[in-house]
Amino acid sequence: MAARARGLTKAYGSGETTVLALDSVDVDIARGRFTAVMGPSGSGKSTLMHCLAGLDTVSAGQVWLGDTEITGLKERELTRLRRDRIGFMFQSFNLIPTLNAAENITLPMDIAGQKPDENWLNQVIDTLGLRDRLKHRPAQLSGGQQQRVACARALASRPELIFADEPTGNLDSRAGLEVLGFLRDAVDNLGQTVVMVTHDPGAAAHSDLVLFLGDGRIVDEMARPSAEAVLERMKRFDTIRGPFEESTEGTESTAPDRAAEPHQDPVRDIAPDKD
Ligand SMILES: Nc1ncnc2c1ncn2[C@@H]1O[C@H](COP(=O)(O)OP(=O)(O)OP(=O)(O)O)[C@@H](O)[C@H]1O
Repeated sequence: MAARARGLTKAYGSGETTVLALDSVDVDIARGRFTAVMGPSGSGKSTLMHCLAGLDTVSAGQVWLGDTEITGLKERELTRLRRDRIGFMFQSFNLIPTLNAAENITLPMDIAGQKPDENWLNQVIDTLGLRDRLKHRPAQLSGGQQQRVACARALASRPELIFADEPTGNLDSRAGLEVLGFLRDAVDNLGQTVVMVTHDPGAAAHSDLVLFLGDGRIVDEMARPSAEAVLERMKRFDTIRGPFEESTEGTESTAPDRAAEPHQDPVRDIAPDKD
């Protein structure tokens, strides 16, 4: 396992305003696989990712990265562990505007005083098709190219685990499809492990396994997902939620649930070709 959690519980706030974002979650993230995390807005997806990545403390339970238990580590140790063993990709690419693509890709390693493995770095750059863009600054790159640079940056140190939070959220469907293809390649051809939070059934269909979160618990999972099957599963959250909506605290009704909104094109056009 690349990561796992047992009894992972995360509460925000205290007293009457406590929100139980994760409720005793047990999860195993298989090494060398592409796992997607889905669920309605507020179901705990980002919290799960943050707790697994050591970006947030837990209220109860245990989390391991490989064989290392990260719950209980001090902030300094966590910082080092994140830097050395985890790659991150976010919806906003977080590239430094004054640095070119090559400099952005190796920035985390430069800060850490680490030397990139040149063979690996070249492989990543070629896999992502960035060879002729390395001298360009972010403003001279398209959104999709910027996200590819962010992807290369996450891969550069050959991390044990890559966490991607809505990596296609800001991209048009073609660029989104490209990024999903590259994440898939990173798993299939480079042996990486990827965990991706997404609202998009079409994006989730690129994964090997979808974990469905509902109210802070893993309520279902789906291996070899298709966009249609994921969409159907997501619809069941609405059916279940409907009658109880009045009794919830309104957290779900304020935040738009993109997956549950009526879709013009439900699976979008970034669903992989299953033929
Ligand atoms: N810092 C915080 N303080 C208080 N409550 C929080 C905090 N972060 C998250 N929550 C609450 O915890 C619950 C889970 O939030 P989380 O962001 O993990 O959900 P999510 O599934 O990622 O949602 P979305 O799809 O809308 O991004 C929600 O009810 C949210 O309001």
